[in-house]
Amino acid sequence: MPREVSSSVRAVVRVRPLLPFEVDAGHESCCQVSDERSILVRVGSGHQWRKYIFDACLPEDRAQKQVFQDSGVSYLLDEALAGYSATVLAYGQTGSGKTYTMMGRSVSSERSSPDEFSKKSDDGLILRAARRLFRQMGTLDGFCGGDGSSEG
Ligand SMILES: Nc1ncnc2c1ncn2[C@@H]1O[C@H](COP(=O)(O)OP(=O)(O)OP(=O)(O)O)[C@@H](O)[C@H]1O
Repeated sequence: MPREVSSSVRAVVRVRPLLPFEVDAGHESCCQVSDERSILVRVGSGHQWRKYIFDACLPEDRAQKQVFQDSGVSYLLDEALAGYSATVLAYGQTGSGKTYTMMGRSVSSERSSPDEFSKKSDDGLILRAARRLFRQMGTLDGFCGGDGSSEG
C-alpha cells in the first residue's frame, strides 16, 4: 500500500534493468532510485546527477507483484469497486517497459517458450487488476484459468 493515497493523481516511476544486449554493449543505467520517493538521473556529460521526486519510485529489482502493490493500483481498484472512476496509464520512451509493466513479458517481447504464457509471476498490472476485481466480485472461478489464490 502506498504511503500517501489522498491525492487524486499519483506519479510512479519504475526503472527497468538493463537488457542483456545493453549489458553486452557496455551500456550503463542513466538513472538510479535513491529512496522510495526519489530518483537520480544523469545529466550533461553523465558526471552529474539530478534528483526528481515522485509519489513512488520502484527500482529495477521490484517484481511485478510488488509493482502492483506499491504503485497504488490495488488501492484504485478498491475505489473503483466503491463507485469511483480510476485510470492507470503508462508513459515512457520506447523500450522503457510500459508493455511489460501493464501486460507482462508474454506480450511485451519475443517469447522463448510457450511456458512463458503460464508464468503468473510475470503478469502485469492489467491481468492482476482483472483477477482481483473478479475475485472481489466473487466471480473469479473459471476466469483465465486462475485459481484466485494469489493476491495481485
Ligand atoms: N522490469 C523489467 N524487468 C525485466 N525486463 C523488462 C522489464 N521492463 C521491460 N523489460 C523488457 O524490456 C523490453 C522492452 O520492454 P517493453 O516492450 O515493455 O517496452 P515498451 O515501453 O512497451 O516499448 P514500446 O513503446 O516500444 O512498445 C522487453 O524485452 C521487456 O521484456
